[in-house]
Amino acid sequence: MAARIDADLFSRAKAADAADPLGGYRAAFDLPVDTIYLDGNSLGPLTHAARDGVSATVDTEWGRGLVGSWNTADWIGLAYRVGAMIAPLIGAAPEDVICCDSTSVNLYKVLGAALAKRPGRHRIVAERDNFPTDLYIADQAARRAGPAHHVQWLAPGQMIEAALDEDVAVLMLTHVDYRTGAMHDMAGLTRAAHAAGALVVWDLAHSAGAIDLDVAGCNVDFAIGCGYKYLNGGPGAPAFIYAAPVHQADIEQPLTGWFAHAAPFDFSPGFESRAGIGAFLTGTPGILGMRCLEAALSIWRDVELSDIRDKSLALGALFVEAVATSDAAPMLALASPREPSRRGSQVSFHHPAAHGVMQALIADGVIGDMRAPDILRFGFAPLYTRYIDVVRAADRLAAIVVDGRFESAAAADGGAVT
Ligand SMILES: Cc1ncc(COP(=O)(O)O)c(C=O)c1O
Ligand SMILES: Nc1c(O)cccc1C(=O)C[C@H](N)C(=O)O
Repeated sequence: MAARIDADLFSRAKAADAADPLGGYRAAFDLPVDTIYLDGNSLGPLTHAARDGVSATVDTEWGRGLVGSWNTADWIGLAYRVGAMIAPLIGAAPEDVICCDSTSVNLYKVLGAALAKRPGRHRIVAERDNFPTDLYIADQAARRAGPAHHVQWLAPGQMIEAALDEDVAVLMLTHVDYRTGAMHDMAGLTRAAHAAGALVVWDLAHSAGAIDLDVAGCNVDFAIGCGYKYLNGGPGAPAFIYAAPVHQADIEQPLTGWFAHAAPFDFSPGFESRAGIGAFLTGTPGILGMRCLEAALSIWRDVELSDIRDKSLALGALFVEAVATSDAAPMLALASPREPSRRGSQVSFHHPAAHGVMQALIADGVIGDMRAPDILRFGFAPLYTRYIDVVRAADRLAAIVVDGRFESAAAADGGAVT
């Protein structure tokens, strides 16, 4: 296979790795050797801390402590504790974030709470191109809020601000687009929603752990996000909810289970909500998942979010440059914004045989993913992705595309879903 990437890019990558302030964090991960993992935006990899944390929970807390571990290991307080660990990663105070349930379920809860705070307004404004779970959940939230409630779906490129008027209750947006990595202006759009009297709900699935977020500084009303992507909490890890302090006094959310009760162990037939962010809880948390995420989050203790963003921007820019200066450039159209500051932590390219190309790339040791119909998606998680990984990935991608090795790979693939 001919070299398709300029040798200078390899030298620059090695120098950048040697100077990387986050370089030491890679050792916290148990990554398979000979694999370049660029799919942490779908599922973050295993950390040594998570493996150890889960095994201690299983052996000691569950195995020996049995039911007493709800108290002795404070399982009962995990939702708050893990929420407090996520808080600094999104620019929130510890008491304003709770960890629970899935992103989809949490979205339903915060949309319900937000709609309840804007009586007399009937519209959720949202983007048609968003990740499908957000579309389905918003539709349900609107349908169940009342006969006049509905979602206004914006087409790609349609001006969001122009849709905001006195009937809008909630502007619901995903901060970083799952296909293209395009990032919204959180501060500006939150301001625009507030100027129209609406509340804003942000989905941070592709942002938390990858961007230097500041939900409090942006005056965000509600946010939700994923534990299993850049936070590396493991498959199906619990998700999180942020609510601004101003909204926590009287939360009316639609899935009030007993964990949201002010005194759950009174087993009272009448519901009385917990005060504060705990009002968003529903039922018994999955403790193994909570512990796994908690342990994975422990590695973030001393991480500077500005280092995360700086490296994320640099990794993305290097990948774009490597592909753009390769022989494959005419065959790979950038699907992400060209301006790095308008991207999250992923870079995507269009290719008409994206599925086959990605299968060939995976066979070559580079794991990214594809999104229909034609998007090749590469996520850059600054804690473990090296600059050299990015250049090697671009090199192998270019070789596959130029050599046309993807057709046979497409034919051989059985149709993976991820
Ligand atoms: C924007 C967005 N929201 C939500 C989700 C996932 O929600 P859940 O974890 O509930 O499946 C994803 C990805 O799976 C996503 O990309
Ligand atoms: N959440 C996923 C899952 O349960 C299985 C496979 C993939 C996923 C994903 O992460 C999808 C994802 N949110 C995306 O950005 O495409």
